[in-house]
Amino acid sequence: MDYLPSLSLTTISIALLALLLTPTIMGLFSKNKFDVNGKTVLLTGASEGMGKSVAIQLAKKGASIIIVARNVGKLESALAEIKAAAPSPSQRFQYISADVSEEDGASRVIAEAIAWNNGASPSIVWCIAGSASPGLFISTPRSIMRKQMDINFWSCVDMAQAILSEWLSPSSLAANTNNEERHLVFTSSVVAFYPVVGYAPYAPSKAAIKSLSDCLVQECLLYGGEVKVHTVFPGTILSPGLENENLTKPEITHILEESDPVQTPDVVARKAIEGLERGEYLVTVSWLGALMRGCAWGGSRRGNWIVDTIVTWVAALVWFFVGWDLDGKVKAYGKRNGHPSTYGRK
Ligand SMILES: NC(=O)C1=CN([C@@H]2O[C@H](COP(=O)(O)OP(=O)(O)OC[C@H]3O[C@@H](n4cnc5c(N)ncnc54)[C@H](OP(=O)(O)O)[C@@H]3O)[C@@H](O)[C@H]2O)C=CC1
Ligand SMILES: CCCCCCCCCCCCCCCC(=O)[C@@H](N)CO
Repeated sequence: MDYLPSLSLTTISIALLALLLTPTIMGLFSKNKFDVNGKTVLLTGASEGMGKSVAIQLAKKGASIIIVARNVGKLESALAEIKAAAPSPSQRFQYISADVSEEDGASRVIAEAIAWNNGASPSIVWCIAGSASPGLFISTPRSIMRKQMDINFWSCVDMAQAILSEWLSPSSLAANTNNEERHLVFTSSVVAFYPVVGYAPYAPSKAAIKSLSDCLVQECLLYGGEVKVHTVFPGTILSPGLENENLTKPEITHILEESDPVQTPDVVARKAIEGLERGEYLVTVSWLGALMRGCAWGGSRRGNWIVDTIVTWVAALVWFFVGWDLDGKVKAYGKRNGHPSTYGRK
């Protein structure tokens, strides 16, 4: 009778392992749900950092690419790199210089993109342009709070309206006789799942993207479901943007971020594309990102319901300790350094 408990433990372990491996096993047999070969893809924020890596990797997979950013010099050199990665001479490439934080930026970009693409809308739009201005809340000018919403949130709202009103118009739906899927992808951040001190100007703008994304996923069902909406949640990306935000980041934010695995733009792009190819809706690119997503699924559409639900239980337990540990670090920092007004940005 001795062997019974150990037998059932083995059985349970094997069953659990099989359950956890299901997505991997199914992934081997399922078809690519984000096929870009021969498609036209528009990417904002693609002259450097994660956006440029996404552009190069999608060009390698056979996509025609339009990149959007402000600085023309950077756009030109990025476009040369992207072109060089393309396997087929029939792929086409273009850049559009625009500030997507301005109210009319996105609609002008979409109009120019359609004109360049011989009257057809791009079939994939991925909003990657964004930036962070970290700082402690009460010393952050309100103008910065507003600018963070402009570049991170309103840029996504405007682009979503510009492209969805093309894709979802009665004439465009009627013309799409072979039910070609269109994809709108937003880029948020793991701080949308778990915001930390120093990101008060930034995290809300990224959390608002998740909320917009959830509404749009459901709203697109009204039109038959040919349009898919997704959001990607990177952690720390070793990019020009990170170098820039680190100039003003409070020291306590650096301390809390220490455990977040730093990833190169290429790795973030590859993992994000792999998630989209598997058909995921809320895409994370690291184990910590997946755990943080587990804290925050709420009512959002899940991928593998069983696995994602088990991860939410694990995350709830793990976060009991993480939250306690990080709050402790913040309290200790406050005690050690006194009132923030005495040390400024540090
Ligand atoms: N770096 C990080 O640690 C993390 C970043 N993210 C998010 O991932 C995305 C990519 O980040 P990252 O790789 O660091 O980006 P970078 O800051 O390195 O690059 C940003 C790109 O966006 C363009 N851009 C910036 N502002 C505008 C604007 N107003 N209009 C049009 N284009 C603009 C830039 O070109 P130009 O300046 O010429 O316009 C550049 O091509 C962003 O949305 C960011 O918020 C999420 C999690 C972590
Ligand atoms: C079991 C292990 C526990 C570890 C807990 C660590 C939690 C820290 C979370 C903070 C991560 C913030 C990344 C922000 C990225 C970003 O969006 C900015 N760089 C803006 O560009």
